[in-house]
Amino acid sequence: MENQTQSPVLVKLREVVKTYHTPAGDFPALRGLSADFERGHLIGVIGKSGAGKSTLVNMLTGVDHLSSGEIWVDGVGVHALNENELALWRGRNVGVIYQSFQLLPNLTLLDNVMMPMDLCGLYHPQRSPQRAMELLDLVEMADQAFKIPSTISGGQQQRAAIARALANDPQLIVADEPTGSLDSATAETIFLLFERLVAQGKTIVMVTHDHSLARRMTRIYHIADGLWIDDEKDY
Ligand SMILES: Nc1ncnc2c1ncn2[C@@H]1O[C@H](COP(=O)(O)OP(=O)(O)OP(=O)(O)O)[C@@H](O)[C@H]1O
Repeated sequence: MENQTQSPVLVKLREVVKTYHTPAGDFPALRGLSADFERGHLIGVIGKSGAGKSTLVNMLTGVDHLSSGEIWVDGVGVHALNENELALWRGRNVGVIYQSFQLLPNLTLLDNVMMPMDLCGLYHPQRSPQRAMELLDLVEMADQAFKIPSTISGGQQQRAAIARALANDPQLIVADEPTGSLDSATAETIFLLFERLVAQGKTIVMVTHDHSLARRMTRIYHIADGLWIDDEKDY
């Protein structure tokens, strides 16, 4: 049934706790994070190394389980899904962009972009290649569609990875240091692309240690030692 009263909040974090159990003892990486991430925003999570950013990404994308608390994405209680449900939910509802691009090396860019469609059982022999080409066009990579990743630049690989993240038209896009391995000019083009996607209504959560990006986020959270902190002066 059509959702006629869509909440402006896409992601709700409620007292999210993640404790890693190690031989040296328990380590609390996230210590009770609550937040409402609204639709159509570029949400920055900024913190230095070890603050808990990647741990939060793994919770948001359902790659790892919370120790306690709740994560709701578009009304789905992600914290309560089992492994199979999580895999299905993630494939259809979350696009993830990594610092290291993580394109499959032996596949063309077009095949890389179609991979999430295939994994989720959404592949269609006519529609999927057409859709993948449209997405590559969106990130200005259509003319490179039949190349393999090792023959193009890092910035171009990240563009293709962004197209792949959009493959199943996910509600939520999560980017983990997406510009971290790019030179500053290339990083700027990737960030401009994010701004364009958000202007088109996408919701992107971007984690980064790069303070200079903070003023360009439409919502900003600072994290330190697994907790939100008020602002940069405490960081
Ligand atoms: N699998 C794990 N087992 C034990 N401790 C972990 C594990 N993963 C992360 N940690 C610890 O949790 C804390 C948060 O790590 P996390 O990777 O989330 O930080 P981060 O902000 O992403 O850092 P970086 O910017 O360096 O990637 C760190 O102290 C880290 O050592």
